[in-house]
Amino acid sequence: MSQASDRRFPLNAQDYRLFEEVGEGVSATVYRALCVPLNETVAIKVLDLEKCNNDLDGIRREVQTMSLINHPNLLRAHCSFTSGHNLWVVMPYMAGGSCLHIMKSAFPEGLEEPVIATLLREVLKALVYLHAHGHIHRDVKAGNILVDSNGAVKLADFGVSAGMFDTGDRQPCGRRNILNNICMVNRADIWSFGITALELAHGHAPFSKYPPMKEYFTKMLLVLQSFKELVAACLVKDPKKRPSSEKLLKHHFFKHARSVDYLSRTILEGLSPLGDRFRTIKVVYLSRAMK
Ligand SMILES: Nc1ncnc2c1ncn2[C@@H]1O[C@H](COP(=O)(O)OP(=O)(O)OP(=O)(O)O)[C@@H](O)[C@H]1O
Repeated sequence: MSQASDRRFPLNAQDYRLFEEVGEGVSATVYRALCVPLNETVAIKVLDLEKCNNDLDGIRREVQTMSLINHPNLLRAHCSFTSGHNLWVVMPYMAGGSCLHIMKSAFPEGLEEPVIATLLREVLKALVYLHAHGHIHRDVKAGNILVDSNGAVKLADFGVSAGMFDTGDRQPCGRRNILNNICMVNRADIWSFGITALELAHGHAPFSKYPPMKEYFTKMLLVLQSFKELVAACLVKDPKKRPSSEKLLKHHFFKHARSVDYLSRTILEGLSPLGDRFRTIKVVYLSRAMK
């Protein structure tokens, strides 16, 4: 179907050995795997096309765009192909897993500010790139922020099953309208970015769509003023009044950010392998669901 990197990843399921499950989404299961001819560990997202609401062409287009995207903070697919009624998306393996999994396993009360600042700065770099290229992510959340074993951070899941680059109604009239429209749509990512900041600080997302900011922050006694300001700027109701991703990247909260190897020393140290963590989280989730 498509091939994205210099090394030639095979487009054949037989060339990959699937190991344990490391993640699960609405329509996909993610496995750690080995690309046998290249002897390289990868992650493979297996989408059941029969369960997907989107049409096959739409998914193909989106996966293709995912392979064309090129930024160190965006998870780029090595290649993708169909196998039976499944679509296989072969990606770099992010051994730390998602920030949501990391928090569930080791930081249920949320992460420290320098960690949050470092993670969010990396995510913002990805958003600046996407927005500058006329794309939106639409699903910024802790579950889609992945960390590799060195602490490198990549924003994942361009809504392969959710219509990634559909920017909504395209207005036929006037450049101004189009620019306005793009700006409004991009600012939806800024709102989600603000919610994600709260999610990282608390260990879970706010329960309502409109977070009760005051109550939320009074619980976080030691929270930095600059963090409050960053979140407040993102969660302005009027999308036009929210800052762009580029402007947000210059926010003084990011003075607290460190280099990414700080992440591997702080949040990844002592964690068990991703597959084990995923299994534990799944067991806890299933036993809660059965109560
Ligand atoms: N490259 C990867 N390396 C390691 N883990 C991954 C990788 N890609 C995804 N995962 C894990 O799998 C989980 C599910 O993946 P993903 O979000 O892409 O599926 P999805 O079906 O699109 O999910 P949803 O629609 O619910 O957001 C992620 O939250 C993450 O924990």
